[in-house]
Amino acid sequence: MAASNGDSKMTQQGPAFDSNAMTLTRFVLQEQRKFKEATGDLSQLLNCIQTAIKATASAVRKAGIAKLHGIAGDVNVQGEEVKKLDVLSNELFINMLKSSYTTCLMVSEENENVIEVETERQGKYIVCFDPLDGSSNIDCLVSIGSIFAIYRKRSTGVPTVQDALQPGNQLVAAGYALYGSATAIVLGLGSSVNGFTYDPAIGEFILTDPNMRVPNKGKIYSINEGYASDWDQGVYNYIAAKKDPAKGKPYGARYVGSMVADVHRTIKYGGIFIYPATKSSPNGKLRLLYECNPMAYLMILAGGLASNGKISILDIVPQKIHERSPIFLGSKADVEEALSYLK
Ligand SMILES: O=P(O)(O)OC[C@H]1O[C@](O)(COP(=O)(O)O)[C@@H](O)[C@@H]1O
Ligand SMILES: [Mg+2]
Ligand SMILES: [Mg+2]
Repeated sequence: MAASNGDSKMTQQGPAFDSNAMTLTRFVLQEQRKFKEATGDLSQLLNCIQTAIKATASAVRKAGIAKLHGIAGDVNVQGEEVKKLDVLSNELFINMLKSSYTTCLMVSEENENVIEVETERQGKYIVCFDPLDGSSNIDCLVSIGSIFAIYRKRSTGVPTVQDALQPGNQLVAAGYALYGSATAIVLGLGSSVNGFTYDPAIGEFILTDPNMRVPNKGKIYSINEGYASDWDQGVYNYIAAKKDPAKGKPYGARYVGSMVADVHRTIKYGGIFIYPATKSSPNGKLRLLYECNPMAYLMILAGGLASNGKISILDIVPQKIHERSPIFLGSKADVEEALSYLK
Protein backbone atom coordinates (compact mmCIF):
# COMPACT_ATOMS: atom_id res chain seq x y z
CA MET A 1 0.00 0.00 0.00
CA ALA A 2 1.55 3.38 -0.99
CA ALA A 3 2.38 5.70 1.91
CA SER A 4 -0.14 8.56 2.44
CA ASN A 5 2.51 11.13 1.42
CA GLY A 6 1.51 10.32 -2.16
CA ASP A 7 5.00 9.21 -3.08
CA SER A 8 4.16 6.14 -5.05
CA LYS A 9 7.72 4.84 -4.60
CA MET A 10 7.46 4.54 -0.81
CA THR A 11 5.66 1.66 0.86
CA GLN A 12 5.30 1.03 4.56
CA GLN A 13 8.35 -1.30 4.43
CA GLY A 14 10.47 1.39 2.74
CA PRO A 15 11.29 2.12 -0.93
CA ALA A 16 9.37 -0.13 -3.30
CA PHE A 17 11.48 -2.78 -5.02
CA ASP A 18 12.72 -1.44 -8.31
CA SER A 19 11.52 -4.17 -10.64
CA ASN A 20 14.53 -3.45 -12.85
CA ALA A 21 17.03 -4.01 -10.01
CA MET A 22 19.78 -6.46 -10.90
CA THR A 23 19.18 -9.48 -8.69
CA LEU A 24 21.75 -12.26 -8.31
CA THR A 25 19.47 -14.57 -10.26
CA ARG A 26 19.24 -12.17 -13.21
CA PHE A 27 22.96 -11.42 -13.05
CA VAL A 28 23.97 -15.09 -13.34
CA LEU A 29 21.64 -15.64 -16.32
CA GLN A 30 23.14 -12.60 -18.04
CA GLU A 31 26.73 -13.63 -17.28
CA GLN A 32 26.37 -17.27 -18.31
CA ARG A 33 25.12 -16.17 -21.73
CA LYS A 34 28.34 -14.11 -22.03
CA PHE A 35 30.66 -17.04 -21.51
CA LYS A 36 28.42 -19.72 -22.90
CA GLU A 37 28.08 -21.99 -19.89
CA ALA A 38 25.57 -24.79 -20.51
CA THR A 39 21.90 -23.96 -20.91
CA GLY A 40 20.93 -22.84 -17.45
CA ASP A 41 22.86 -25.50 -15.51
CA LEU A 42 25.08 -22.92 -13.85
CA SER A 43 22.13 -20.66 -13.09
CA GLN A 44 20.28 -23.61 -11.59
CA LEU A 45 23.31 -24.51 -9.48
CA LEU A 46 23.85 -20.95 -8.23
CA ASN A 47 20.15 -20.55 -7.48
CA CYS A 48 20.30 -23.65 -5.29
CA ILE A 49 23.43 -22.35 -3.55
CA GLN A 50 21.57 -19.05 -3.02
CA THR A 51 18.70 -20.96 -1.39
CA ALA A 52 21.10 -22.81 0.93
CA ILE A 53 22.65 -19.46 1.88
CA LYS A 54 19.25 -17.85 2.58
CA ALA A 55 18.28 -20.80 4.81
CA THR A 56 21.66 -20.72 6.60
CA ALA A 57 21.34 -16.95 7.11
CA SER A 58 17.90 -17.47 8.65
CA ALA A 59 19.29 -20.14 11.01
CA VAL A 60 22.30 -17.93 11.90
CA ARG A 61 19.98 -15.03 12.78
CA LYS A 62 17.90 -17.36 15.00
CA ALA A 63 20.80 -19.32 16.53
CA GLY A 64 20.65 -17.52 19.86
CA ILE A 65 16.90 -18.09 20.17
CA ALA A 66 17.21 -21.73 19.15
CA LYS A 67 19.73 -22.14 21.95
CA LEU A 68 17.21 -20.65 24.40
CA HIS A 69 15.04 -23.63 23.63
CA GLY A 70 17.75 -26.20 24.18
CA ILE A 71 21.41 -26.42 23.34
CA ALA A 72 22.69 -27.90 20.14
CA GLY A 73 21.96 -31.59 20.02
CA ASP A 74 19.01 -31.22 22.40
CA VAL A 75 15.32 -31.13 21.55
CA ASN A 76 13.67 -27.69 21.77
CA VAL A 77 10.18 -26.78 23.01
CA GLN A 78 8.74 -27.56 19.56
CA GLY A 79 10.21 -31.04 19.86
CA GLU A 80 12.73 -30.24 17.08
CA GLU A 81 16.35 -31.21 17.45
CA VAL A 82 18.45 -28.05 17.86
CA LYS A 83 21.30 -28.68 15.44
CA LYS A 84 24.71 -27.06 15.66
CA LEU A 85 24.82 -24.38 12.94
CA ASP A 86 27.67 -26.04 11.06
CA VAL A 87 25.76 -29.35 10.98
CA LEU A 88 22.57 -27.60 9.83
CA SER A 89 24.30 -25.50 7.16
CA ASN A 90 26.16 -28.58 5.90
CA GLU A 91 22.89 -30.48 5.49
CA LEU A 92 21.31 -27.48 3.73
CA PHE A 93 24.16 -27.21 1.23
CA ILE A 94 24.26 -30.96 0.53
CA ASN A 95 20.49 -31.22 0.07
CA MET A 96 20.25 -28.13 -2.13
CA LEU A 97 23.23 -29.14 -4.28
CA LYS A 98 21.86 -32.66 -4.78
CA SER A 99 18.39 -31.34 -5.66
CA SER A 100 19.92 -28.97 -8.22
CA TYR A 101 20.56 -31.98 -10.53
CA THR A 102 23.74 -30.14 -11.66
CA THR A 103 26.40 -31.71 -9.43
CA CYS A 104 28.03 -35.13 -9.49
CA LEU A 105 30.44 -34.83 -6.56
CA MET A 106 30.91 -32.60 -3.52
CA VAL A 107 33.62 -31.91 -0.98
CA SER A 108 32.50 -30.43 2.33
CA GLU A 109 34.72 -29.39 5.20
CA GLU A 110 32.33 -31.33 7.43
CA ASN A 111 32.55 -34.65 5.55
CA GLU A 112 35.67 -36.80 5.67
CA ASN A 113 35.09 -38.33 2.24
CA VAL A 114 33.75 -36.97 -1.05
CA ILE A 115 29.94 -36.87 -1.24
CA GLU A 116 28.68 -38.75 -4.30
CA VAL A 117 25.42 -37.74 -5.97
CA GLU A 118 23.15 -40.61 -7.03
CA THR A 119 23.37 -41.30 -10.76
CA GLU A 120 19.83 -40.18 -11.59
CA ARG A 121 20.49 -36.75 -10.07
CA GLN A 122 23.99 -36.17 -11.44
CA GLY A 123 25.11 -33.09 -13.37
CA LYS A 124 28.51 -31.96 -14.57
CA TYR A 125 29.68 -29.71 -11.70
CA ILE A 126 31.77 -30.49 -8.65
CA VAL A 127 31.28 -28.18 -5.66
CA CYS A 128 33.73 -27.84 -2.77
CA PHE A 129 32.34 -25.88 0.15
CA ASP A 130 32.83 -24.71 3.71
CA PRO A 131 29.23 -24.51 4.91
CA LEU A 132 30.02 -22.46 7.97
CA ASP A 133 33.30 -20.54 8.15
CA GLY A 134 34.44 -18.84 11.34
CA SER A 135 33.04 -21.45 13.72
CA SER A 136 34.92 -20.01 16.71
CA ASN A 137 32.79 -16.85 16.30
CA ILE A 138 29.31 -18.43 16.25
CA ASP A 139 28.51 -18.16 19.95
CA CYS A 140 29.75 -14.57 20.31
CA LEU A 141 27.67 -13.37 17.32
CA VAL A 142 30.70 -12.18 15.32
CA SER A 143 30.39 -12.37 11.52
CA ILE A 144 30.63 -15.85 9.99
CA GLY A 145 30.17 -17.09 6.44
CA SER A 146 29.95 -19.89 3.88
CA ILE A 147 32.40 -20.46 1.02
CA PHE A 148 31.89 -22.36 -2.28
CA ALA A 149 34.05 -23.33 -5.25
CA ILE A 150 32.57 -24.67 -8.50
CA TYR A 151 34.58 -26.94 -10.87
CA ARG A 152 33.47 -28.76 -13.98
CA LYS A 153 34.00 -32.54 -14.10
CA ARG A 154 36.71 -32.95 -16.70
CA SER A 155 37.03 -36.73 -16.95
CA THR A 156 34.56 -39.17 -18.51
CA GLY A 157 33.05 -42.04 -16.56
CA VAL A 158 32.04 -42.41 -12.95
CA PRO A 159 33.02 -39.44 -10.77
CA THR A 160 35.86 -40.23 -8.35
CA VAL A 161 37.77 -38.27 -5.71
CA GLN A 162 40.37 -37.55 -8.42
CA ASP A 163 37.79 -35.33 -10.16
CA ALA A 164 37.73 -33.13 -7.05
CA LEU A 165 41.52 -32.70 -6.93
CA GLN A 166 41.69 -29.90 -9.52
CA PRO A 167 43.91 -26.82 -9.10
CA GLY A 168 42.16 -23.50 -8.48
CA ASN A 169 43.07 -22.29 -11.98
CA GLN A 170 40.37 -24.73 -13.23
CA LEU A 171 37.59 -23.03 -11.26
CA VAL A 172 34.37 -22.15 -13.15
CA ALA A 173 33.11 -19.84 -10.40
CA ALA A 174 33.55 -19.25 -6.67
CA GLY A 175 32.07 -17.13 -3.95
CA TYR A 176 31.17 -16.63 -0.34
CA ALA A 177 28.27 -15.57 1.81
CA LEU A 178 28.92 -13.24 4.75
CA TYR A 179 26.43 -13.33 7.61
CA GLY A 180 27.35 -9.95 9.05
CA SER A 181 25.44 -6.73 9.74
CA ALA A 182 23.79 -7.59 6.42
CA THR A 183 23.80 -10.88 4.54
CA ALA A 184 25.97 -10.53 1.45
CA ILE A 185 27.13 -12.80 -1.37
CA VAL A 186 30.33 -12.07 -3.28
CA LEU A 187 30.54 -14.04 -6.53
CA GLY A 188 33.46 -14.44 -8.93
CA LEU A 189 32.09 -15.51 -12.33
CA GLY A 190 33.36 -14.91 -15.85
CA SER A 191 35.52 -11.80 -15.82
CA SER A 192 34.47 -10.01 -12.65
CA VAL A 193 33.72 -10.15 -8.96
CA ASN A 194 30.34 -8.76 -7.91
CA GLY A 195 28.79 -8.18 -4.49
CA PHE A 196 25.11 -8.65 -3.66
CA THR A 197 23.23 -7.69 -0.50
CA TYR A 198 20.14 -9.52 0.73
CA ASP A 199 16.98 -7.37 0.79
CA PRO A 200 14.60 -9.08 3.25
CA ALA A 201 11.72 -6.93 1.97
CA ILE A 202 11.74 -8.84 -1.32
CA GLY A 203 13.76 -11.95 -0.44
CA GLU A 204 16.37 -11.33 -3.16
CA PHE A 205 20.09 -10.59 -3.30
CA ILE A 206 20.52 -7.22 -5.05
CA LEU A 207 23.68 -6.12 -6.91
CA THR A 208 25.26 -3.54 -4.60
CA ASP A 209 29.00 -3.87 -5.41
CA PRO A 210 29.41 -4.19 -9.18
CA ASN A 211 32.86 -5.15 -10.52
CA MET A 212 34.71 -5.20 -7.17
CA ARG A 213 38.40 -4.25 -7.44
CA VAL A 214 40.87 -4.65 -4.57
CA PRO A 215 43.02 -1.51 -4.06
CA ASN A 216 46.58 -2.03 -5.35
CA LYS A 217 47.97 -1.26 -1.88
CA GLY A 218 46.27 -1.08 1.51
CA LYS A 219 47.00 0.03 5.06
CA ILE A 220 45.86 -3.06 7.02
CA TYR A 221 47.51 -6.38 7.82
CA SER A 222 45.43 -9.28 9.11
CA ILE A 223 47.09 -12.21 10.90
CA ASN A 224 46.63 -14.01 14.23
CA GLU A 225 49.53 -12.49 16.20
CA GLY A 226 48.96 -14.98 18.99
CA TYR A 227 51.11 -17.41 17.02
CA ALA A 228 53.99 -14.94 16.40
CA SER A 229 56.49 -17.10 18.30
CA ASP A 230 55.65 -19.94 15.89
CA TRP A 231 56.07 -17.99 12.61
CA ASP A 232 58.94 -18.37 10.16
CA GLN A 233 61.47 -15.53 10.49
CA GLY A 234 60.41 -13.94 7.17
CA VAL A 235 56.78 -13.56 8.29
CA TYR A 236 57.97 -12.18 11.63
CA ASN A 237 60.21 -9.61 9.90
CA TYR A 238 57.40 -8.56 7.52
CA ILE A 239 54.89 -7.94 10.30
CA ALA A 240 57.55 -6.09 12.35
CA ALA A 241 58.20 -3.86 9.32
CA LYS A 242 54.46 -3.07 9.05
CA LYS A 243 54.61 -1.76 12.63
CA ASP A 244 57.92 0.14 12.30
CA PRO A 245 57.42 3.95 11.78
CA ALA A 246 61.02 4.06 10.47
CA LYS A 247 59.77 1.96 7.52
CA GLY A 248 56.78 4.10 6.61
CA LYS A 249 53.37 4.77 8.14
CA PRO A 250 52.54 1.76 10.33
CA TYR A 251 49.63 -0.42 9.13
CA GLY A 252 46.47 -1.01 11.12
CA ALA A 253 46.02 -4.53 12.52
CA ARG A 254 42.61 -6.18 12.02
CA TYR A 255 41.80 -9.85 12.66
CA VAL A 256 38.21 -11.11 12.97
CA GLY A 257 39.09 -14.80 13.05
CA SER A 258 36.49 -15.63 10.38
CA MET A 259 38.26 -16.00 7.03
CA VAL A 260 35.19 -14.74 5.12
CA ALA A 261 35.04 -11.52 7.19
CA ASP A 262 38.81 -10.90 6.99
CA VAL A 263 38.89 -11.54 3.23
CA HIS A 264 35.78 -9.39 2.58
CA ARG A 265 37.38 -6.45 4.40
CA THR A 266 40.61 -7.01 2.44
CA ILE A 267 38.79 -6.93 -0.93
CA LYS A 268 36.85 -3.81 0.07
CA TYR A 269 39.64 -1.82 1.78
CA GLY A 270 42.87 -3.42 0.53
CA GLY A 271 45.77 -4.74 2.60
CA ILE A 272 46.86 -8.29 3.29
CA PHE A 273 45.42 -11.38 5.00
CA ILE A 274 47.94 -14.02 6.09
CA TYR A 275 47.47 -17.46 7.58
CA PRO A 276 51.07 -18.70 7.43
CA ALA A 277 52.73 -22.02 8.04
CA THR A 278 53.84 -22.32 11.65
CA LYS A 279 56.26 -24.74 13.30
CA SER A 280 53.26 -26.68 14.72
CA SER A 281 51.21 -26.45 11.46
CA PRO A 282 53.74 -26.63 8.59
CA ASN A 283 50.92 -26.28 6.00
CA GLY A 284 49.01 -23.62 7.91
CA LYS A 285 45.39 -24.16 8.95
CA LEU A 286 43.18 -23.14 6.03
CA ARG A 287 42.04 -25.79 3.59
CA LEU A 288 42.99 -25.52 -0.08
CA LEU A 289 39.87 -26.82 -1.83
CA TYR A 290 37.14 -24.85 -0.05
CA GLU A 291 38.90 -21.92 1.65
CA CYS A 292 42.18 -20.94 -0.04
CA ASN A 293 41.23 -21.70 -3.69
CA PRO A 294 37.87 -19.86 -3.78
CA MET A 295 39.25 -16.87 -1.89
CA ALA A 296 42.37 -16.77 -4.08
CA TYR A 297 40.20 -16.98 -7.23
CA LEU A 298 38.10 -14.01 -6.07
CA MET A 299 41.08 -11.91 -4.96
CA ILE A 300 42.99 -12.46 -8.22
CA LEU A 301 39.85 -11.80 -10.33
CA ALA A 302 39.47 -8.54 -8.35
CA GLY A 303 43.06 -7.52 -9.21
CA GLY A 304 44.94 -8.83 -6.17
CA LEU A 305 47.31 -11.73 -5.51
CA ALA A 306 47.19 -15.00 -3.54
CA SER A 307 50.25 -17.12 -2.80
CA ASN A 308 51.28 -19.99 -0.54
CA GLY A 309 54.58 -18.17 -0.06
CA LYS A 310 56.17 -19.76 -3.12
CA ILE A 311 53.58 -20.10 -5.95
CA SER A 312 50.10 -18.83 -6.73
CA ILE A 313 47.49 -20.66 -4.68
CA LEU A 314 45.62 -21.40 -7.93
CA ASP A 315 48.58 -23.38 -9.32
CA ILE A 316 48.77 -25.85 -6.42
CA VAL A 317 47.69 -29.32 -7.58
CA PRO A 318 45.81 -30.84 -4.63
CA GLN A 319 46.77 -34.32 -3.44
CA LYS A 320 44.09 -34.72 -0.76
CA ILE A 321 40.61 -33.19 -0.44
CA HIS A 322 41.24 -31.65 3.00
CA GLU A 323 44.84 -30.59 2.50
CA ARG A 324 45.89 -27.28 3.99
CA SER A 325 47.97 -24.44 2.59
CA PRO A 326 49.64 -21.34 3.95
CA ILE A 327 48.07 -18.25 2.33
CA PHE A 328 49.17 -14.67 1.66
CA LEU A 329 46.26 -12.92 0.00
CA GLY A 330 45.22 -9.33 -0.78
CA SER A 331 46.45 -6.17 -2.51
CA LYS A 332 49.05 -6.86 -5.21
CA ALA A 333 51.70 -4.50 -3.76
CA ASP A 334 51.19 -5.79 -0.21
CA VAL A 335 51.42 -9.49 -1.14
CA GLU A 336 54.50 -8.83 -3.31
CA GLU A 337 56.16 -6.96 -0.42
CA ALA A 338 55.34 -9.75 2.05
CA LEU A 339 56.73 -12.41 -0.33
CA SER A 340 59.96 -10.40 -0.65
CA TYR A 341 60.56 -11.00 3.09
CA LEU A 342 60.23 -14.78 2.68
CA LYS A 343 63.15 -15.26 0.31
O1 LIG B 1 41.56 -19.05 15.34
P1 LIG B 1 42.64 -19.06 14.29
O2 LIG B 1 43.68 -20.11 14.46
O3 LIG B 1 43.23 -17.69 14.05
O4 LIG B 1 41.91 -19.50 12.91
C1 LIG B 1 40.94 -18.63 12.34
C2 LIG B 1 40.58 -19.25 11.03
O5 LIG B 1 39.95 -20.51 11.29
C3 LIG B 1 38.70 -20.56 10.61
O6 LIG B 1 37.64 -20.32 11.50
C4 LIG B 1 38.62 -21.96 10.00
O7 LIG B 1 37.41 -22.12 9.34
P2 LIG B 1 36.22 -22.98 9.95
O8 LIG B 1 35.60 -22.15 11.03
O9 LIG B 1 35.33 -23.17 8.77
O10 LIG B 1 36.80 -24.26 10.47
C5 LIG B 1 38.73 -19.44 9.56
O11 LIG B 1 37.45 -18.92 9.27
C6 LIG B 1 39.59 -18.39 10.23
O12 LIG B 1 40.28 -17.56 9.31
MG1 LIG C 1 36.45 -22.19 7.23
MG1 LIG D 1 33.77 -24.35 8.43
